Amino acid sequence: MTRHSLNRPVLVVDDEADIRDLMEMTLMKMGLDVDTAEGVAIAKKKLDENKYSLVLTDMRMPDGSGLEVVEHITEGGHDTPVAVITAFGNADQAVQALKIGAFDYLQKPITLAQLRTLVKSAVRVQDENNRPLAAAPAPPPVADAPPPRQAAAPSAPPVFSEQSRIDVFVEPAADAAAHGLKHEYDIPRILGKSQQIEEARRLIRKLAQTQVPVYISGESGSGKEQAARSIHELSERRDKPFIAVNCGAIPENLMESEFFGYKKGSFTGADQDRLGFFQHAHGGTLFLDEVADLPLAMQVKLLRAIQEKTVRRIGDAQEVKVDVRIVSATHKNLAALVQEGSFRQDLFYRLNVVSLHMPPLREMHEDLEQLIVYLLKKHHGGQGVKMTAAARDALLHYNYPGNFRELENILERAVALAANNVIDVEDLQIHSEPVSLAGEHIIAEEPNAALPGFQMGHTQLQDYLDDVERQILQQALTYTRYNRTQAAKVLGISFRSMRYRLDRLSIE
Ligand SMILES: Nc1ncnc2c1ncn2[C@@H]1O[C@H](COP(=O)(O)OP(=O)(O)OP(=O)(O)O)[C@@H](O)[C@H]1O
Repeated sequence: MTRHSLNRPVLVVDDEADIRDLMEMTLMKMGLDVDTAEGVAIAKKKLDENKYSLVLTDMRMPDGSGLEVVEHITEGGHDTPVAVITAFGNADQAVQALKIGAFDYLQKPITLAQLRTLVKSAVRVQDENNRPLAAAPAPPPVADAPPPRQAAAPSAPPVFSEQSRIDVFVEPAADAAAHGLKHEYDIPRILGKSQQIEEARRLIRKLAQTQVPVYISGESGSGKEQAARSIHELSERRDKPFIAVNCGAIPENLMESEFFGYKKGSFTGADQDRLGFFQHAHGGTLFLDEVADLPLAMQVKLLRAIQEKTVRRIGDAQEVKVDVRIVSATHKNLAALVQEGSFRQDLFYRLNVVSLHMPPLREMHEDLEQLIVYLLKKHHGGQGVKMTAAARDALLHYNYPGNFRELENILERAVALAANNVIDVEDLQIHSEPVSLAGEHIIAEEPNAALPGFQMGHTQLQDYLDDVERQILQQALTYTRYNRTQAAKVLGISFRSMRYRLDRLSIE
């Protein structure tokens, strides 16, 4: 049974229904009772009428600021711990809230791990409040408040860092059961038993029960799309469409019509009405893959559609309501792109209400062997493929910059090359340890964010460029439904050049 010393409800104050729902669900799973308020006035009224164990309040709400809620609690003599939720990068607000009596703050986007840590420190604050005065430690001076916690560092120390007695939190039974095999079957797309992948699956299950926008980060080939599909398949929207859009593959001049659709006759070539991605995804999930590649102009339009929950087709005077859950992903560092100015901050917050990280395969080392056996069986089961010890060793020591996708490709290629169905090390065509020209071993560079999968001293330039070109050509062909003339146009090359490139790279 879950034990905690928060025996009264937690009050969540936020004007956004999605966030209230997510927090309520998460806190309830921790065994806490939850009450909600959608603005400052309602929060104050509820605080006057009821007793709460903890208050979590957003800062910016249409009818006032979270600071007013903090003041109401401290000035009203309530001894309820209150924490504020601030916008990313808004350290001033956080410090101000701490000065007037908040015990901690969270930065958007909130991660579940952060929420858990915060509730644990609230238990500590309550314990301190309930101790005789003489025993209470002095509160930390506000000027020493730690820098704002970043979403990627949920384990950052809480404001009250001294070790005091905390009742132990035990995860509810459903979470513990998630480690059992039975629960693995609900997410068949995502294999692996390592702690990181278990954590990803656990979050996927939770997020599937909410409507909040989810942002999935992770390297190329680490399973971001599989995670997005799993969220959809486990959600109430499972019988409605899942529309995956590769934002990087749509030419800029076609973006608006692709996302929002058009009316017949609205421009040359619009010879019939057409629905956009939003309307196709109505009732279901719209997965914006490679969302970092959206041009700024399109980011504005997308933000508007997501906020208003309406779209207007090109050439149409009418706006149409759409009910779409947004899941987005990119292998790029979206927060860095916001800093750089190439991704809008407001859209970033809107997409990144909760983030999910898919671990790279090299961090799932304990799973590798089973995955290799599984993939060989799955794809080539009937052929009785075997592997030499050297090949097995090379596979287990390789670091897979292209993650699962690369592992699948390596195995597929190896099976094709293997003599007598025995895969040997050269059939893998990998170099498990990059070696310098002088023959010394060199340490693999961190994967380059701008050049995913490229490793200095390891990747051959021509192979890398061919791979990029192959992906672009394939995306253009998929996009134009294999019309080579149109695909050439979309890519801004001549038909001859297209044919030459397809031949050179043996693309059918
Ligand atoms: N945990 C996993 N278990 C099994 N297969 C996986 C897992 N993660 C990824 N894959 C497989 O790897 C391939 C790539 O997965 P996916 O397309 O979801 O990756 P991605 O992160 O979206 O890639 P990109 O960034 O290139 O779009 C797919 O064939 C998928 O089935």
